[in-house]
Amino acid sequence: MTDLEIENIRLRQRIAELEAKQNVPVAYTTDDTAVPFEKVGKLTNDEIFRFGRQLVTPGFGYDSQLKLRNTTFLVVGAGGLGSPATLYLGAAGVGRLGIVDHDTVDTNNLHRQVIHTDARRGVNKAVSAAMSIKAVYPDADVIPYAYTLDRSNALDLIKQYDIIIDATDNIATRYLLSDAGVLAGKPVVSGSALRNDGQLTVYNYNGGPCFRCLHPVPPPASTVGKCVDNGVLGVVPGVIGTLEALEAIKVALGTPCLDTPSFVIFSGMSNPMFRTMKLRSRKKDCAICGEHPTLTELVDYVQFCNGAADDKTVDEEILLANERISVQQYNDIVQHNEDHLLVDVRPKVQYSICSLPNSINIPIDELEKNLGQIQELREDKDVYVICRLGNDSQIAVRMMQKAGIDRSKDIIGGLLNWSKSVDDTFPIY
Ligand SMILES: Nc1ncnc2c1ncn2[C@@H]1O[C@H](COP(=O)(O)OP(=O)(O)OP(=O)(O)O)[C@@H](O)[C@H]1O
Ligand SMILES: [Zn+2]
Repeated sequence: MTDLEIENIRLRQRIAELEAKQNVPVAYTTDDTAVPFEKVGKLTNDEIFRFGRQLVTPGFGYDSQLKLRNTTFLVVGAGGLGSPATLYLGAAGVGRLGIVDHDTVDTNNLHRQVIHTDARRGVNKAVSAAMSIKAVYPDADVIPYAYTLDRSNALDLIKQYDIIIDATDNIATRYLLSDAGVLAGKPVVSGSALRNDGQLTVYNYNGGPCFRCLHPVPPPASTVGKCVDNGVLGVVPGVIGTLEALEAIKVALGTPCLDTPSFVIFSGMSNPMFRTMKLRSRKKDCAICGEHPTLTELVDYVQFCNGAADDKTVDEEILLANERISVQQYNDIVQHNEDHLLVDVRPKVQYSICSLPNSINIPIDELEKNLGQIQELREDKDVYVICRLGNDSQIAVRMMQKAGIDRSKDIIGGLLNWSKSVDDTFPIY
């Protein structure tokens, strides 16, 4: 390729970016109400041409495309799952597509949240997703809602859409969407993805269960996996989010498939990769969708699930102040060459990314059986414990203290704090 050709491509990309910026969809707040959606009686010639390859698919045809054109979809979450789900639905010619997300695009989202771009870091994700859809299909009716969906606003919004797609990452929002789906009489297509694995189902549809039927009480917050701790291979939410779009389209068309009801389990590194399990039907004594519901309105889901409606890990204080030291204090200990043992309790896979000099790695899950080794190694030295964010290190110190390993302390805020406050060359992941 010549320099001139490369320059031409660059210019075309720049023009596309500038055009997209000009056409930025307006973010809706909780105070805004969209104009009511209006159904149409027939497809335009432009629509017939644009969706032609879809239209001629056996079993699909004109009537199905028209049905899609007359159906509205609400995708909650424009992250890993929401990226393909919103893009495919928007490009497929659905009637109206609402996208809810309060968060902004960040660099470490982009390996999987492929609807966003590097240039849109800092832009609200619902707005960024709408921009990408508009770039693909300028006539798409897309509405970005740039706020957190919660008990105060969920029902009002859900009532305006036919099909709800849960593309979020936290259990509180999962209960919220399922409950709101039951109260508003809407099916909820639900997906999740973590590490190399994912799951997909449709709740509150064709006599099938709601999320509460299967999980009457939430699992302990500590057992719910989070991307930030467990990681996620980019293509895995890509697979599940794409299937969510497919299921949502099938629900819109009334095409039977996952309506038995069933549950798809995807294991990206196994053979076979997909398994389908039959799901129980609606539970007669379910608190919200049962025969005598005890729940008739939305509740406080964050409190119910004992955790925030996002998947960020926060530094919770478990230890007393005198059982912890700051990263600066630990830095002084290192600078003064004070004899000590530094135990890093992160999983091995994280330790291999980066670690502090002279630390030993004993993952928190293996700590119990290695307490004797720590006792031997420390001789009579002070013991300091570090992890990524400062939560596991506190739990580890408690375990050590119970096992008689005295003078053990946690380093507050872990390696994230170390990078922010002591050594900015230390990588953050
Ligand atoms: N109640 C909610 N209302 C609106 N958006 C939500 C709600 N709960 C979750 N989300 C959004 O759902 C998306 C889920 O995306 P994803 O699972 O890829 O995780 P993430 O939070 O973007 O990534 P990371 O955990 O790496 O920071 C996020 O953009 C998040 O802001
Ligand atoms: Zn139920």
